[in-house]
Amino acid sequence: MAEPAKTLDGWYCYHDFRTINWAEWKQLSETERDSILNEFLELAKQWDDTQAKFEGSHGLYSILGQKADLMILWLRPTMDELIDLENEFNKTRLAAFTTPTYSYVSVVELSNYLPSDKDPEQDPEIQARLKPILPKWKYVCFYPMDKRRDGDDNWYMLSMEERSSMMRSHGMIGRTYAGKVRQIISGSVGFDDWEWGVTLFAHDVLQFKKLVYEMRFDEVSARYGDFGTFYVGQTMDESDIKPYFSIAE
Ligand code: VOV
Repeated sequence: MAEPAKTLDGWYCYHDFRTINWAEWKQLSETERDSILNEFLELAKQWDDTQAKFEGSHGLYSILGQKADLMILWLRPTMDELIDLENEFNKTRLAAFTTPTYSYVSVVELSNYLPSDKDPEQDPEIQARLKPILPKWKYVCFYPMDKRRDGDDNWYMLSMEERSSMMRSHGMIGRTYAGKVRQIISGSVGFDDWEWGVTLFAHDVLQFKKLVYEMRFDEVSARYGDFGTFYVGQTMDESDIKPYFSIAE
């Protein structure tokens, strides 16, 4: 049997995708809409407090295309907190004007493919990668992926050495995007339908296409990568919420 990689697991992640029922939302008076948004912003303030204490992180994103209008991404030290957050959000009046379209459950993951002599518990850089405060970079991209298990192209039958060598090449391509694309890789074996969630952040949206395209030619993606649905959108601040939901009378 090939040796499994050892993983370091950080904060649990919940990606929640919704469309907005604009027709129903438009039926409300401006006062009702304002009151519903204030209730939501009160809840978001609690999430801000959690983030200020480094006990989690969250982001709100406006997604382009018909697959979703909004993505809420929550990160917490336990899955239990994510269950509570989902439940709490579903009980808001705003949630009643949304339809869930997709979701993803995972946990931030680092693996031991690249050698390191650091103690992960003590190293601030490793800790910051396992418990990331989501960057306020302008664009977000999310997709789930698998490593292929198909005949001769079976990632899980390769030796640790073969996999490490491919991951080194993967890391080298990734590093050329430093400052342009930030990645959060979250493992989801046993949690969701794919093996990893890939969440990317960029200042320039075109860098997602350039990075993902370049990686397609790298063996670990070319031969062993299988990909799910792609979502792309813009990072929202809480101050963007009211303009986003406002209806011209
Ligand atoms: C934005 C840049 C970037 C950089 C620097 C980077 C580097 C690295 C390193 C050094 C490592 C290994 C050690 C670790 O840290 O775990 C990884 C690990 C991983 N990656 Fe990566 N990756 C990037 C980006 C990046 C992208 C864009 C993708 C999607 C692939 C594509 O074709 O669309 C990806 C996937 C992954 C996955 C699924 C894993 C886990 C694989 C496993 O089998 O365990 N990744 N990745």
